[in-house]
Amino acid sequence: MTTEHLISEIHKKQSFLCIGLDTDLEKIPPHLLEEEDAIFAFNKAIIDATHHLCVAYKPNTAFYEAYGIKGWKALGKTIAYLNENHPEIFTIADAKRGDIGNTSTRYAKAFFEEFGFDSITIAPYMGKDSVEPFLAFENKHTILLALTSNEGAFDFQTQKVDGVPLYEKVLQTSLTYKNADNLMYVVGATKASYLAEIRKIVPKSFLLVPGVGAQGGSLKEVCHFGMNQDIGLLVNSSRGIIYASKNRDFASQAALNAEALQRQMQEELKSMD
Ligand SMILES: O=C(O)c1cc(=O)[nH]c(=O)n1[C@@H]1O[C@H](COP(=O)(O)O)[C@@H](O)[C@H]1O
Repeated sequence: MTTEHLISEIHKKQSFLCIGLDTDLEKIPPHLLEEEDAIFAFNKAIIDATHHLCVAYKPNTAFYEAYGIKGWKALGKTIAYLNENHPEIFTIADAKRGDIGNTSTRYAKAFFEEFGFDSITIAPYMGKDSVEPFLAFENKHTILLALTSNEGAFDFQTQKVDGVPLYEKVLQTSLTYKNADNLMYVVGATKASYLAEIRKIVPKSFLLVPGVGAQGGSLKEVCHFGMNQDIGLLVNSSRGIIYASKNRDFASQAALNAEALQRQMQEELKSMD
């Protein structure tokens, strides 16, 4: 999917919501466990109830890998269902990969070609030759971890190298990579105050912002510091939406939580006009 298409969907839906499909069999409604593929049954119900409220879905692959082949199959069915029924929705494989060049190429083929995702999250630690293989794919997006939402972000990411915080180095250096136009960045909602500085380095890039909802980040602050002329934000919530209820009404309750965020986003978009 092109960035222009994503921007037009944001305006059309008045939403820059990304719903995280972090599906955990211990948290889904118990009646679904009778289904042959409970993970897919849950995802399908959530997608059917929420697709009009969001512009992106982000399955975190850990939640699928945790169930081995059964989990990979459910992930495959989920992305196929999205691509077939909602091709206008941006899909993110939250896999946090990155390795030496030829290995990265295999990861890129797996998630972009075999599964058909629009984007993948990548850890930048191994540098240029570990990231560029992902950037080589046309109309596919590589979402580099810049400043993450967790406490551990302060271990390395905010530490200074030559007087510059490492996450700023990641942003600056990545702009020199081949096909850097295909880059987006992860910035945690819990680090919203850093967004003003981040925007000085990457004014035009899309930012994937997880950490509202269960991790306590503020949507208002994220918008205040992080929005650009193209909106430039995909704000993710996973547990805060998909686990709204453990009862048979789980999908409609998830939609209510998604709608509450979408309404706040609509207000933010209005205030930009
Ligand atoms: O790359 C991510 O999506 C990510 C980066 C980050 O800094 N923090 C973060 O929480 N995430 C992911 O975003 C999702 C957040 O889930 P909730 O806290 O349940 O909304 C999980 O899938 C995390 O793995």
